Amino acid sequence: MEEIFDVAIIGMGPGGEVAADRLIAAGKKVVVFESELIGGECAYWACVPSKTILRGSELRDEAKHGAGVSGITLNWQQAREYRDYMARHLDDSAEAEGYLRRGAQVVRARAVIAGPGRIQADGREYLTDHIIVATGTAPIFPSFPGSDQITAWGNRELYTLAELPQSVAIVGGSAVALETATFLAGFGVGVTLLNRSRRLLGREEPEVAALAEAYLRESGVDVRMNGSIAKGRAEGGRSVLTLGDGNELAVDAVVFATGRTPRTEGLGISLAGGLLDDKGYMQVDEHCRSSEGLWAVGDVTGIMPFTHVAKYQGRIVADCILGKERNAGYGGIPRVVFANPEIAAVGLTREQADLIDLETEAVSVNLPETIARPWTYEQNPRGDLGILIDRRQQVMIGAWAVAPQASEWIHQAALAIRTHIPLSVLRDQVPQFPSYNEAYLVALDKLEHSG
Ligand SMILES: Cc1cc2nc3c(=O)[nH]c(=O)nc-3n(C[C@H](O)[C@H](O)[C@H](O)COP(=O)(O)OP(=O)(O)OC[C@H]3O[C@@H](n4cnc5c(N)ncnc54)[C@H](O)[C@@H]3O)c2cc1C
Ligand SMILES: NC(=O)c1ccc[n+]([C@@H]2O[C@H](COP(=O)([O-])OP(=O)(O)OC[C@H]3O[C@@H](n4cnc5c(N)ncnc54)[C@H](O)[C@@H]3O)[C@@H](O)[C@H]2O)c1
Repeated sequence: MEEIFDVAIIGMGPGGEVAADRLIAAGKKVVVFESELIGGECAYWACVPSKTILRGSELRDEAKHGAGVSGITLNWQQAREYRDYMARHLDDSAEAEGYLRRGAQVVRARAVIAGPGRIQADGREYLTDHIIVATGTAPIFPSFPGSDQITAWGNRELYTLAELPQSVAIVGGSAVALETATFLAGFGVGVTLLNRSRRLLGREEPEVAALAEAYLRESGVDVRMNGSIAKGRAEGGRSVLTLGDGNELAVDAVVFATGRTPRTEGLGISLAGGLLDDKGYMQVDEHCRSSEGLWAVGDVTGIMPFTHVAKYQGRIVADCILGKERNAGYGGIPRVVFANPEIAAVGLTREQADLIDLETEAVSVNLPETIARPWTYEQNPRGDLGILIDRRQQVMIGAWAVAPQASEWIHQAALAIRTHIPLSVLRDQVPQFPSYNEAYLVALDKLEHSG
């Protein structure tokens, strides 16, 4: 008789892995399909290598700001070796063995859906009660005259670099562009950032964009707003871009940080009753269910494309399949760009709040002017915090911080927003002295229209 699995997971990035781990631990019979490496984009070519390689220049800059510290230098070869170690030298055999040891079946092939509960891969058909799609996204490389002649890098080329270029153009103005610029400029590469609009980080508050731009410029990045590429060509081993304003820019490589597209083409989603939107993202309900027995987690859903969200959705789906029905909620989830200093945000922006007619008040505080921690932390202290409140409900609905360690202390706002902690309770907190967290009290005190 044909073997029937409880759950089949297509794509083993962070979303697929978390779902698999939970389902296997609960005793389910699981088959996983991975066409490249178990661990997905995040582990090998995105979050892990990018954050690892940023740490050195962050430390060096902290040292520049730290009193009585000097002489920190970066060593590309050692940094690269540690990056490669952290990216497992692009070897996932230990991960595959781990799943096999725990009783899952591992199929190293591209899978396609052939119908409800039916998957084809590696010339075989697999039957299953549930299918979880976790196939992630691929980078978008814009096309323009001569785009096929230039040296074009996406995140994979970038985060497996053996040798550093002397100069690059980075196209884009969001997370990948800013982190890449921070990394490369930190290692002394000449970076020109071409942002097609008038500001960076178009989804965040304008103050955040302005601070991000100022810090990037300070680190030596040539930031060009309204920067577009008219055409490109190869010349003497370099890539020459003709920009929209007519100027030419010659660089060793062009990094495209221009967004991503879901890996759903030809996947057979509709054959299992699933729907895709006009960009190819899978449509899911609040349980991350696409249709009966068909689920989706992670970037392929197009909902907050971050690893922590992919992992969260993996937990939601696994629990739903295990009979503990859970709804996914997306309030109070942090968004961090690991630039220098870190750029963190959570909840709504003023623009988003206005769209849903909330009565809001926003305040921002400069940290060195108001609390002690920036001064004990560094000699030339930096940092800003902004919060947004709902005046009627008297709760925080948005926050941002551009400051050292903001990725850590934004979680205080994340919890407040996610759980609707009343402002009166937030005001009654007693944060550690001296810590960046004290800034929240200062910001709350600055509000005019709250009790
Ligand atoms: C440069 C960069 C840096 C980033 N840094 C961060 C960060 O610091 N923090 C953060 O939260 N997010 C970060 N992200 C985003 C993060 O990488 C994604 O949100 C995350 O990887 C999504 O996980 P996922 O499981 O949905 O998909 P993925 O990690 O993309 O994994 C999908 C997997 O599915 C496999 N697959 C696809 N199709 C098939 C098929 N038909 N059959 C079998 N297997 C298939 C793929 O091979 C892949 O392994 C970064 C992204 C980039 C590009
Ligand atoms: N720290 C993190 O959590 C982190 C870090 C890096 C990436 N990510 C995620 O990875 C994904 C990819 O990031 P990203 O920054 O590439 O994508 P994005 O979609 O966030 O931003 C794309 C950028 O490219 C620009 N752009 C798009 N098409 C263009 C074109 N044809 N010409 C010029 N500019 C163009 C856009 O204006 C925007 O600034 C996102 O989902 C992001 O959230 C997360």
